Amino acid sequence: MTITILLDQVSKSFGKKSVLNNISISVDSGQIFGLIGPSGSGKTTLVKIIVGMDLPSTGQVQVLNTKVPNLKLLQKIGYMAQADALYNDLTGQENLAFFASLYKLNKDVQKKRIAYAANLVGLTPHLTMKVQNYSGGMKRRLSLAIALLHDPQILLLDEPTVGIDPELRKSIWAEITRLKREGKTILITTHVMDEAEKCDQLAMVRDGEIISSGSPLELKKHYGINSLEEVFLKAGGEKDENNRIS
Ligand SMILES: Nc1ncnc2c1ncn2[C@@H]1O[C@H](COP(=O)(O)OP(=O)(O)OP(=O)(O)O)[C@@H](O)[C@H]1O
Repeated sequence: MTITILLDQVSKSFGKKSVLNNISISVDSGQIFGLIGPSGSGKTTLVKIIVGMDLPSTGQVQVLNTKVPNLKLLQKIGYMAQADALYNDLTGQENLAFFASLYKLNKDVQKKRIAYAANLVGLTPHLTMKVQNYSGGMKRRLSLAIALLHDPQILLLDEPTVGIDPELRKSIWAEITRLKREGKTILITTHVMDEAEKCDQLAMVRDGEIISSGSPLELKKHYGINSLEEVFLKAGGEKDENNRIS
């Protein structure tokens, strides 16, 4: 198993505010790795640092054995941000075509990939509509389709299923699992525990720190609890206790 994403003692502060504290993570290739944690715990900042959009204050990040940031790496990464970066004046189809052209896909491949990605997220019947008329969930789906367009080796998905109905959520997860079987590496942030269950490895983040990590089964065994939600609460409680003692 090779390591696809490696974070070594990454910390990040915005001014005096410390947002990430000494995070070390390694994500093996072909894994679904979940970052779970409450709102504001630092997940998005961590993902942006892995993409290279934000720089760590201290520490190192490597993706595919290459130091981040690196422009060439972006061809191998599909990044779905939490805030949709779409052109509202363009239709869904035009948005997809624009992003496909950035990846320099040839016309035939472009056509196939756009059809695949739009179908996957259930947007095929809505591609001629301007994005300004899309619902929030449709915009999320279009963002996911864009992240998948260039068939990237690595997917970084920041809360990909927020605002998406249960049926489509299920098919998106089926596709994420299929992509994993193809050997893709997928890092996903979520605060939905049943999605966390589907990950191979988890890192539980709270207040910019990893409070526990392991497979869902390992975590549940370690804490002697059957639900990940309770594991999270217990791990957080132990962290508070540790903090009090030290
Ligand atoms: N550019 C910035 N300048 C100052 N503070 C920032 C900046 N970006 C993020 N933060 C702060 O860092 C903290 C972590 O934010 P982040 O978005 O990474 O959390 P999150 O776990 O992804 O939350 P959510 O699930 O709500 O997206 C928050 O307190 C946020 O206000």
